[in-house]
Amino acid sequence: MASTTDVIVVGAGLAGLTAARRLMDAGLTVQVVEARDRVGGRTLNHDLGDGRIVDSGGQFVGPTQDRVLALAKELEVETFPTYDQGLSTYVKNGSARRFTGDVPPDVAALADVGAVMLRANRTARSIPVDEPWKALGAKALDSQSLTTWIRRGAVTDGGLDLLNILLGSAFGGSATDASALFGLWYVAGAGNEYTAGTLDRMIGVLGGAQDSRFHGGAQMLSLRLAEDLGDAVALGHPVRRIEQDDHGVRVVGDNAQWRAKRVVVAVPPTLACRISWDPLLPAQQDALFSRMALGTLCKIEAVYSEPFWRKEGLSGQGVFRDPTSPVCSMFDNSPPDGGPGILMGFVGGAQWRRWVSLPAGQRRGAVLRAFATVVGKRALAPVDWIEQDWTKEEWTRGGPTSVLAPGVLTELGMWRDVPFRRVHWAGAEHSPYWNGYLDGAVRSGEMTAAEVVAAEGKM
Ligand SMILES: Cc1cc2nc3c(=O)[nH]c(=O)nc-3n(C[C@H](O)[C@H](O)[C@H](O)COP(=O)(O)OP(=O)(O)OC[C@H]3O[C@@H](n4cnc5c(N)ncnc54)[C@H](O)[C@@H]3O)c2cc1C
Repeated sequence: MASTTDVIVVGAGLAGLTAARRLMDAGLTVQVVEARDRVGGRTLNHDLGDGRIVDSGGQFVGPTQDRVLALAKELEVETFPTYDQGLSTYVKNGSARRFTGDVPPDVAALADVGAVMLRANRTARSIPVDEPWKALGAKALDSQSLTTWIRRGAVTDGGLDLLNILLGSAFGGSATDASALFGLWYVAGAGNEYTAGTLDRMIGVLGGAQDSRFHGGAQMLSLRLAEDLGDAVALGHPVRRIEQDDHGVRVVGDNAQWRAKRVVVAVPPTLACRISWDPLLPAQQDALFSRMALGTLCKIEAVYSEPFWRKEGLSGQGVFRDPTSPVCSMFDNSPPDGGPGILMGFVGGAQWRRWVSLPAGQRRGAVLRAFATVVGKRALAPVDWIEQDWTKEEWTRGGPTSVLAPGVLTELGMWRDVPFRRVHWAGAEHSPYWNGYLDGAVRSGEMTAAEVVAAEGKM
């Protein structure tokens, strides 16, 4: 196959665009091919109509997420702190209780949560982030669900409920969906090369993964990357087929095709294995990718003329252990200048499954009633309403990331990043640190670009 380009990058999310930038930095020619008519993938700026935007996809960033922070600096995209002043609210069976910090004041469950955090942080330290299947006791940890592992610490229903609420937003699923090894490896990755990952950092706001947001929205990173890449980004071209031989690759869309020496596939693994491959993907890689389904997550934003809850000393943050609430957790997602006021709720995992089949009016009513429990009745009358269900996105199919069930990491995990001849893999699910996060996407884009540059003998 005669090639006109050195590398084709499939997918113009943060990982693909970062890879493309680094490949060009190294002097290679690049063509990015994207299915949607926009860049940014799982990041999405919703235009509020007055020059302001709100994030409908990935948005938070925090300490140890060095690669995405460095990229933001390079692209001159600044961050600002998540609104975290005043009291947060814990809603349990319809009644609201105010609290400060990250852990809700559920007296019966608190000791359990503390014990799980300690045990998780300690075990996570023994898991190699590059090769979790080589951890001491990996097989045993991977043969049980995270629920089973949590229960081993004599954790009560209350403790498990609280952890599942946190996982509803973090995984778009529950502890039953994940293997214990996967969950603990995820904790191990919530750090960097110098700082061990912890569950506290994963769930925390101030100093944690929810510490800050990006001015102009997280999609601004991809918009700036694409601006710099110019004509090298082709939008509206779903890649249907990838062929390769000893001389190069051919990437085929509906009415266009591209040839190159190599290809970086930077789409969620569950979509990578739906592409038609010639030759076929190695069976182990196909089996792994098809087991990397994303969680189920919907993000709701209710817009108000002002963030009225701030005057009442409320942070707008809430955690729900309440069977009537579809919302797992909520945040004040107002723009950095404070107006308009925006409350954002995550509907994920089991809550999503119960709520998604309701008619639109009932879905909205249930979320607004949950918001009202936290900030009062004014929450019932927003001026705007944005419901972004990521399971309905053909080129994502869920969110925020892939969650691996028991057995998958130890049987197939080692195939995740292995190049398939001239095909290299990138994406948030391919990162050792902050796997599934914006930082993981940037890290993987940079690591894969370096792998391709080395393979092309440019280093
Ligand atoms: C609701 C939600 C909230 C989140 N919150 C946070 C957060 O607060 N902080 C955080 O760090 N992370 C968060 N995340 C995760 C974060 O957004 C992702 O990890 C990151 O954006 C993934 O980037 P990526 O480039 O790896 O993949 P993607 O963004 O999924 O990009 C893949 C690209 O490939 C394209 N594509 C797919 N198939 C094809 C095909 N066949 N042909 C061509 N193109 C194709 C897609 O259209 C997409 O543009 C959240 C995610 C969601 C959904």
